[in-house]
Amino acid sequence: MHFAKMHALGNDFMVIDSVTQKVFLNPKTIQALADRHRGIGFDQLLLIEPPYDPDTDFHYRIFNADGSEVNQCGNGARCFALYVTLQGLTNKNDIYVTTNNGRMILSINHNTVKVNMGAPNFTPKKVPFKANTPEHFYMITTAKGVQLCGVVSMGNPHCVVTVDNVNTADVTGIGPLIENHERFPERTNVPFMEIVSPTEIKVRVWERGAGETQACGSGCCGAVAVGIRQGKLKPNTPITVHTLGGDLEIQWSGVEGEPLFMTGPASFVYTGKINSNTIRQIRALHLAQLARKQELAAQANAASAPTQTATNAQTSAPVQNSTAAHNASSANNANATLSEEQAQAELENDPENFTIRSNA
Ligand SMILES: N[C@@H](CCC[C@H](N)C(=O)O)C(=O)O
Repeated sequence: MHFAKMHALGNDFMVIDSVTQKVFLNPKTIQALADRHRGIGFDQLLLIEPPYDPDTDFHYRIFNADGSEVNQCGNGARCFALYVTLQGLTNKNDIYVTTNNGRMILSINHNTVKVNMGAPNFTPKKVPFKANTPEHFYMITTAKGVQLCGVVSMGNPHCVVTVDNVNTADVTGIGPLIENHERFPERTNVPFMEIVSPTEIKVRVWERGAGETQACGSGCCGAVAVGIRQGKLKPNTPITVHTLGGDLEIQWSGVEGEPLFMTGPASFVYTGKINSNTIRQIRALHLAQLARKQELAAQANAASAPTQTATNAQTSAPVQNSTAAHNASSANNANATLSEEQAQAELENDPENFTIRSNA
């Protein structure tokens, strides 16, 4: 399987063209490939498919590092535009694409891409977010206190928390608590925004399914949309957004229903080829490592809660052990090299595979 490694402000991607080659993927394979120690390592995987709509040039799908499929990715959109241009798949400056979120127009100028991200949507049901009416501010109660935030969909959910200082914000502590909060039935991304001036902000994002990333395009768009709606940022003016990985320029009129525009760079890192045997091995070793981690966590729990040891020993421990044993044995099996055809057939026949549209 041929792929490219790309990034946009350090938010990194594995990009796979399934128009010209057969690809077999499922959530576990994606998680394994995303592993930064045993796999290729990335925040998101972009899968290019033939157009679903005859008026567009391409369709692409987006998967988080945890294997979940999502509908929107701002930095991914810019990398996608650069990829299809550099690979000679299009020579258009305005590229029409669809994702699971609908249509987008990507305008490329050298390594800079302007993306029409569509209209921010503040309707709770569309996010989805549990609230009766759309409000400018919501209070979300977490184990780390009550957070004052704004909630918006940019095609994907964002819960924007305004902080005094992004450098000291507890992104990795509060982020996962809000990501998995019961008011977000499909989980959420959590941008932390520091207002520098009405035209400048700093943003760090805890991403759903990927953890804190160097930058999150849709998260920065969500922050600007919420900042304008809450009266903290200026509408109809380019807003400079500083992320850990660099700067974006984002502009929105502030009028509901009108699109928001994001402009920023995209970078190509390398192209690679990975064969089916290697994918099998990466997957098996990743699963074995996961089981090992679960076992260690169970042991640590048992040690810190002596009164529960007997119950754990009778119930969860045998299950953990059998999972670990199963994964360890698949790790060993994966070390036995198959012919490429056999390895490919094994990947191809995994019942958890997604359906992928391809011309290959
Ligand atoms: N990094 C992306 C967003 C990727 C998807 C997100 N984690 C989600 O689950 O919605 C961006 O640049 O927008």
